[in-house]
Amino acid sequence: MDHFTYRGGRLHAEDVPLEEIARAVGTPAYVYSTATLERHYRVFAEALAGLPHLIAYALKANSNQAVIATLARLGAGADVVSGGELARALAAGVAPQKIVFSGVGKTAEEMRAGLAAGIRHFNVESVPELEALDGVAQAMGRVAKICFRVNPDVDAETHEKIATGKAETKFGVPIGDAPALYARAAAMAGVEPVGIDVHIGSQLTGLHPFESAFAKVAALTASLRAAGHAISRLDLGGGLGIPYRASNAAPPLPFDYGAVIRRTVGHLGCEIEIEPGRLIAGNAGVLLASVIYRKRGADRDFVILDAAMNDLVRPAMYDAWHEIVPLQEPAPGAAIAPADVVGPVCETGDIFAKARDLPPLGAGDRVAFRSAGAYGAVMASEYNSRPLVPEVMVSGGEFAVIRARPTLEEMIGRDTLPPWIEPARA
Ligand SMILES: Cc1ncc(COP(=O)(O)O)c(C=O)c1O
Ligand SMILES: N[C@@H](CCCC[NH3+])C(=O)O
Repeated sequence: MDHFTYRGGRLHAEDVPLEEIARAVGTPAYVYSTATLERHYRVFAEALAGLPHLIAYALKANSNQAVIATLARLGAGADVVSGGELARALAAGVAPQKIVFSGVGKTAEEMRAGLAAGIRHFNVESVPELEALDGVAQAMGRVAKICFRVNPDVDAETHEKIATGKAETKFGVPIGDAPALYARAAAMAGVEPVGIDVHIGSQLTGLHPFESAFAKVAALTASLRAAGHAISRLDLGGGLGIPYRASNAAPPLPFDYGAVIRRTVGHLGCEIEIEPGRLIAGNAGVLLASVIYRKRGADRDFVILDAAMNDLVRPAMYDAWHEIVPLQEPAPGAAIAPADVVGPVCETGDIFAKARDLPPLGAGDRVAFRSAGAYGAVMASEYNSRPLVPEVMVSGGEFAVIRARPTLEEMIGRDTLPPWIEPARA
């Protein structure tokens, strides 16, 4: 459920007509709903109610300070994968003891930053990383709490570019190696194994891969405890999918996901941590765009937008589907015809939708891409020297710009000429 609905023929974010925002900040622009963000956080909290748990929001999905701060106020922790995300989480007011640090390539500097902040634990993904963390922690006179991220060799049944739980991916340590790794870590002075971490992929639309992975984690918990390790935390990662396409079957709900957690690992007396990103932020955001031209093609029309793959890369990168809806509700019975929706970037792949059935859209009309709150703005670039898209947050009847569009001067001004180049004077 989200808070983007038609009222009086106009698409609103909560109580604000999106047309009003488009006029105020221009397009393209991302718009987020506070109510949807809050609702999604609460739905997870309800799904895990009664179990000791932490919802560590995966910042990678949307790391705008206003988004993180909205969730932090509700008690969310954070799953971070870089020193940058760590700094963002801390700056937004996430308590350090609610921050977990994931990722296959943490640098010594990032480890130091995490230890200095006093984060909850590191999810360790390899022996070289274990050794590096042990060394860094000892040099600082600290002990780093760790979970090993185990790779359970489970097929998440999602897009291959976002599946992480199969043995051939770069993620985690093979689950079979875990007993030896925990023994090794237990003998180190700079690290203390406290739990197990698993994350098998993103945009999962079925529960059984979670069930298989969590069952393996439960079995591993038992065997590690039998070997004398105090396993008190289970970090089950993120990955629950969202309904991108209205016509597809809806993915499972957090409540049912919570039931899988209870069934598989709920009896172990561990603190349960989850790292949802997409389900919290995805349907809490839209990308607004305007039609620049409508152009006749050989087979069908092209609707050329002012948004492009640099602003929302998911369709180009994963062939992802985003619903594209006009800000002005089409009249009942409006002619629907297929068109290709594209951006202005000089790449054939700069295409948002092929042969999409759409109401008539001409120059100046505005549209919204639904479900663009996660992996949207965070994956944007300035390719073709297109300034990063502004971001706006709505709460009730108010809206605020939470990241302004840089001016062209600001964009160009970030580069500097080396001393051996005299600026050419035209
Ligand atoms: C370690 C880790 N945790 C959490 C997430 C968040 O996943 P999602 O946005 O699918 O919930 C990801 C991304 O897949 C991840 O790699
Ligand atoms: N960026 C991906 C998700 C990656 C998940 C990160 N571990 C997407 O848009 O679907």
